[in-house]
Order: sequence, then C-alpha cells, then structure tokens
Amino acid sequence: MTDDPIVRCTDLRKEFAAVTAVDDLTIDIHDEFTSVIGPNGAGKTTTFNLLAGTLSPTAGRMELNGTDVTAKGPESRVHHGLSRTYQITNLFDELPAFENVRLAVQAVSDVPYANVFADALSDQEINRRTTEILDLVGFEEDRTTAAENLSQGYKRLLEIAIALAPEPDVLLLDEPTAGLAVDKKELVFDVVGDLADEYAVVLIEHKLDVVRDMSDRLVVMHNGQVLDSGPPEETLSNPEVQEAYLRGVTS
Ligand SMILES: Nc1ncnc2c1ncn2[C@@H]1O[C@H](COP(=O)(O)OP(=O)(O)OP(=O)(O)O)[C@@H](O)[C@H]1O
Repeated sequence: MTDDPIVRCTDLRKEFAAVTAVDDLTIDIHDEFTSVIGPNGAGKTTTFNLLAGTLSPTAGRMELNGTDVTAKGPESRVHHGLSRTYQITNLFDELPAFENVRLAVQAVSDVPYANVFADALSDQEINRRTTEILDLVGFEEDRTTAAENLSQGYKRLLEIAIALAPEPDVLLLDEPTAGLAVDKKELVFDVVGDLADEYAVVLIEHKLDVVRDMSDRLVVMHNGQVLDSGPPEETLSNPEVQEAYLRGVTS
C-alpha cells in the first residue's frame, strides 16, 4: 500500500434543501477493502453517488489519483481510475453474457483520452480481455446465455465484470447482494473478496457480519458524518458506534 490515497475527499458536503445528507466528509481511500456502513438515512448512498460523480457536491473537494475530479461526472471519473456497479440491473438483456462484457471492453478501447497513436484494441485482444474479466469474476455459467436468462446472482457478476472493463484502480459496489437468495449472496461475496486482492474495493453494505469478516476497514456513517473509521474490530468495539448503530450485533 502506498501512502498516496486513490480517493481523497475533503469536506465533501451534500445538501438536499433543508437536509444535509453528507456533512463535511473527509476521508482517504487507499488500496484496500473499505466498507461503508451505517443506519438508514446515514448518508451512505449519497456518499456513494458523490464518489461516483452521479451527484455534485454542494461543497468540498474530491481527488482521484491526485487529480481534482470534484466537477467531473461519472464517465470522466472512469478515466481517472474509478468504476462502479449499479443496484438496478443495467445489462443488454437479449445479448449473450460474453457480448455484454465484450461491448464494455470495446467501449473502453475507444476512449478519447487513450493514446491517439495507439491502435484500437484488435478483436482478438478484446475477446482475450473479455474472457480474462469473466474468469476474474468466476463466471462459470455458459457465456453464450442471454443476460435475461441468467440467475440473479450471475447477473450481478456480469455487472461487476462490466465495471471491471475499464481496469479501474478502485471499484465501487452499492449493495451488490441486495435482493439475492442466500446462496447467491455467498457466490457474489466470495467474488468480491477475491477482487479485493486485485483492486481497491469500496462497498456499501448492510450485511454487517459479512462486511466485518472481509473488510480491511470500516467507515461508519451516522447523520451524514463519519462516526468512526478503521479496522473492523476496532471500529465495532467503539461504544459510540455501538450506541448509534451496532448495539447487540458486534458480539
Ligand atoms: N434526493 C434527495 N432529496 C432529498 N433528500 C434526500 C435525497 N437523497 C437522500 N436524501 C436524504 O438524505 C439523507 C441520507 O440519505 P441516504 O440515502 O444517503 O442514506 P443511506 O444511509 O443510504 O440510507 P438507506 O440505508 O436507508 O438507503 C436521508 O435523510 C435522506 O432522506
């Protein structure tokens, strides 16, 4: 782990009329597995959208790999090393699984910020990368299956695969197991755990018992602020955290 953070948020703030959803968030994210937790309304989703660039902050600053991206939207942030998945399924339903990922890899090969002197990726190279990404997420279903015919768990893996196409430094995951059956949750969490060896992962998740075991660091939010942040065991033993959110679930 280098000392330079991949993501640096300084006094990041989001107000919705009279509601301050995120209240001067200052946080560095390094090459580690960070989970953002907190009770309903704590500001997790708003934080996630501020990081992804789908919401503009009311105030504050965000840097990605040392570049000020505060005013930049999601697409631009992808080019600065940040990629995200969506809670709502965002696939081409009638296309095969492989084709869904291949299109994402192809799209990245055409980014306007790429070296203009470099050739676009060849089809062979695109296919190779697509296969590599699908292997990385443990996609063991038939890759010619149309996305709409995949189980919910494999759809989720496909979404993660698409988010990996730009080869991000940091992968943002918004409740990747929401709505899945227990066995599919395990499938997806296993993959996320493996991916955390390759990428910095930031996960928003309510399932505290899983998050506790797999995260390097927890960021506990409450009323739009970071109540505590650190290794799970330390954070979860903080009485303030227990009082606000975790009473009875840390034992
Ligand atoms: N678009 C919006 N307009 C007005 N208020 C909003 C909006 N989005 C979020 N809020 C408010 O901001 C606060 C933080 O909401 P946010 O969804 O970020 O919390 P959360 O921790 O993700 O909650 P949950 O776990 O329930 O999804 C809440 O009080 C919420 O009602």
